[in-house]
Amino acid sequence: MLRIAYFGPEGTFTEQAARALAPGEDLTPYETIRLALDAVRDGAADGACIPIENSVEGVVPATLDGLGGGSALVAVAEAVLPIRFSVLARAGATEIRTVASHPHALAQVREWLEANLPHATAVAASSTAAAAVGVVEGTYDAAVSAPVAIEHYPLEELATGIADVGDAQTRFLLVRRPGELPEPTGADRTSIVAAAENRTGTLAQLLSELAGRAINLTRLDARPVRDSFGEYRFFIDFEGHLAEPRIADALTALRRRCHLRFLGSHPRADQLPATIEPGAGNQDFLDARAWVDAVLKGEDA
Ligand SMILES: O=C(O)C(=O)Cc1ccccc1
Repeated sequence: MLRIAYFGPEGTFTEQAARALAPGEDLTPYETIRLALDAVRDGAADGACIPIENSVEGVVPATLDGLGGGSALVAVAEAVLPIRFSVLARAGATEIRTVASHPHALAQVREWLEANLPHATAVAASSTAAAAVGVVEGTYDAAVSAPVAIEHYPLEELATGIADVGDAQTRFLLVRRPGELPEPTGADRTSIVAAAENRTGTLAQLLSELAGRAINLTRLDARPVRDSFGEYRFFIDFEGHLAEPRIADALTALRRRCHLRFLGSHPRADQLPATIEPGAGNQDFLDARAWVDAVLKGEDA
């Protein structure tokens, strides 16, 4: 059985994603994203499940920073979950003065809180389930939690099924130490971190290597390198798999221009096939290379 660390405690959305991504495996909660990732790095776990981005609130910065630094980890699978929340309180609570949750959760129910708990102060907790623990312990009056949290903590539902944006979704990754990549499926996602020099046009040059090969980006985020003000690392996701000639060709070109960290190639949860433009398919790259080889051999190409 694999040991899978996940961003806990019990009852987080990430636990549900971990159950979907690693069914039947041995799941262990960690209080922060960094601790879950480090459990994989130091060998205490074989893999970790963490949230990466939300359709309403964007990326989870702790995940980007956790994957951008430390020893390399690669994503091998992803899951996308629909996100709706429950507001949990102690039985018989009458006055709600503080409502706690993960910042991404608070951002997704801001309008609901303004309309329904206008006098409550929103407080950031490390996760939605940590907020529920805080309510049990009397630190907060209410928690914005995953609906499943009610099965783990002795609390009552003040409301359920709430979300300011109806079809909000969060994408989660299963990461592990670098090893054999999952097989390409034709509907894959590759993730890299590019650290380029702060010179005019560097980012445009990096992106043009992808655009020039008709590789469709699925996400682009910049995060500060942290120890040098004004310098950034670029987290780039795009369609395709490193085992494909067109993607390997692009990464070879990028590697000449900047420092790269590979964060994995894995099947997309939505199974959307990669966009392939005329002349930019894998066979086109293979044929072009074969033509060069033939010319080198002096053949009539
Ligand atoms: O705190 C949690 O339950 C998480 O798994 C992170 C999160 C927070 C808000 C929406 C989706 C995931």
